[in-house]
Amino acid sequence: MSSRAALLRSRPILGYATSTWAIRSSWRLPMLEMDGIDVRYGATQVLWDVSLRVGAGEVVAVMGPNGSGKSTVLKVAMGLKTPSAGRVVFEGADLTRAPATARPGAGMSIVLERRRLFPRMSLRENIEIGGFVLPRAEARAQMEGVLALFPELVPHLEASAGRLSGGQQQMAAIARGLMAKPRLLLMDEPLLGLSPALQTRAFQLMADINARGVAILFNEQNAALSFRLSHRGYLLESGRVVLTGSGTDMLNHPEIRRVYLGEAAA
Ligand SMILES: Nc1ncnc2c1ncn2[C@@H]1O[C@H](COP(=O)(O)OP(=O)(O)OP(=O)(O)O)[C@@H](O)[C@H]1O
Repeated sequence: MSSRAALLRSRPILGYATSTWAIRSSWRLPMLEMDGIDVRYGATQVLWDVSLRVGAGEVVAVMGPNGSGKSTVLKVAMGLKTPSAGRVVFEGADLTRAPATARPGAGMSIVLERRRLFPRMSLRENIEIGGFVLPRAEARAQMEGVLALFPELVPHLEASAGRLSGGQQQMAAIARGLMAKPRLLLMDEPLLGLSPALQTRAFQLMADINARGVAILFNEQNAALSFRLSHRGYLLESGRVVLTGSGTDMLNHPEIRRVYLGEAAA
């Protein structure tokens, strides 16, 4: 039996039970709902009937192997890709066809893969841009609050963003995303290319951000990283959700352990 067939047979894991990390309650009201999402690039369909939920204050991981469609799911949530079928609803508003630029005003911020800072602008200016939806005084106060989360960036605020290390750029991209006071942070591969030490720092940051009440939807290829960090997770294979459950349930699922964590079958 293929791994996918085995997973399908064993689903659902069920549950919104607690995971190992930063849990405050066991069930949250739906905040972001993606229902029945199909996506095509030209003639090629890459997502089939993907449904996913993020509750208020939850951290939710989309995990899967290369090419399984993780980034495409995030792009649909971000408004960077319009699905050919299905709906994206955020706090009751249908955003399926709303562009990415409408997300910050609605309460969602986007942190893109590979940072995407403006290299010639200073780090401070790059972060400030994220607060464009706020009145000036509020943006100033928010900048102070955001920088308190990123003490390692403070000495470099006047440096050109292009001169920062990859890890600093990633932190800056997250800081910029927080400037709009999001209730939901959408993060495309936030751990990609970070050293183990920086991954640990990014984990801690995501926990700190979530502890301030911000929900997070992110994607990641590594099962251990994905599910240790999340209240709930989704496993994608070949453009379909094949498994979902709490972070703990996902980590403990025998197929995840065998296929994605490399453990020998008992
Ligand atoms: N712009 C595009 N045009 C055509 N096909 C695309 C495009 N972007 C992604 N694809 C295809 O869609 C499928 C899903 O890609 P996606 O990047 O969403 O997967 P992923 O799970 O995030 O992969 P990775 O971990 O390698 O980033 C892949 O087959 C990919 O080749």
